[in-house]
Amino acid sequence: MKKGLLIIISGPSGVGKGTIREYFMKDESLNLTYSISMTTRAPRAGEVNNVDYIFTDKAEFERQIKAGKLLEWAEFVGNYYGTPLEQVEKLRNEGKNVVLEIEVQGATQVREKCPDAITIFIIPPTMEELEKRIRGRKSEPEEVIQQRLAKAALEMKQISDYKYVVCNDDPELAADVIGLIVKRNSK
Ligand SMILES: Nc1nc2c(ncn2[C@@H]2O[C@H](COP(=O)(O)OP(=O)(O)O)[C@@H](O)[C@H]2O)c(=O)[nH]1
Ligand SMILES: Nc1ncnc2c1ncn2[C@@H]1O[C@H](COP(=O)(O)OP(=O)(O)O)[C@@H](O)[C@H]1O
Repeated sequence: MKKGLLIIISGPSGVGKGTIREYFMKDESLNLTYSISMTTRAPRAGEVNNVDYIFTDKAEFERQIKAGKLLEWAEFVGNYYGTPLEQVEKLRNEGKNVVLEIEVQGATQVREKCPDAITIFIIPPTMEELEKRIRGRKSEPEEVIQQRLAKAALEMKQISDYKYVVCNDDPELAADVIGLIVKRNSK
């Protein structure tokens, strides 16, 4: 069986990665599965353990790093985030195309380990619109919003490291473009 693709989606906090993902994951013809990350961040209202993230504490996360169980990991605005390696390999070996939604430092690590990974960066129509979206989500206090906006400006500078750049103006259109990228790379 052909090994599944590894698809990396990055982009600043609040750009709409989660929103777009809901659309493209529905397209069964793309044969996608989402890799559930591990994080030390507290769950937001409505987030479910083992669905949105594997929520854990700092000590356990550090044990996972030491044991070599993460494909990549990074610290983002005071919390750890990482991709469990075993699950990604298992799914790819079953022929599934695996989607990682990770920030730019993690993407760099994966690119080094898996040079054939398909890398997609999502950008907002404008930075003002990005700020509106982060604020509109109402999931973080002002201090964290400020840190995420500062981080977003830095992350936007990594855009040229990615093979594809998709603007999220209309989320359904952005999801369709990602679907097309997956299809073209599946051949
Ligand atoms: N390196 C890495 N980044 C991750 C992982 N999971 C999520 N992220 C990224 O961490 C950042 C913060 O995620 P989160 O707190 O959920 O905020 P959101 O992206 O604004 O919804 C985002 O850029 C995510 O894409 C992971 O497993 N590894
Ligand atoms: N194309 C879009 N136009 C307007 N608002 C959007 C669009 N895409 C997403 N949003 C909104 O922006 C906010 C952040 O989206 P989210 O998917 O949580 O981003 P991310 O996962 O990148 O942090 C949410 O309130 C979402 O409804």
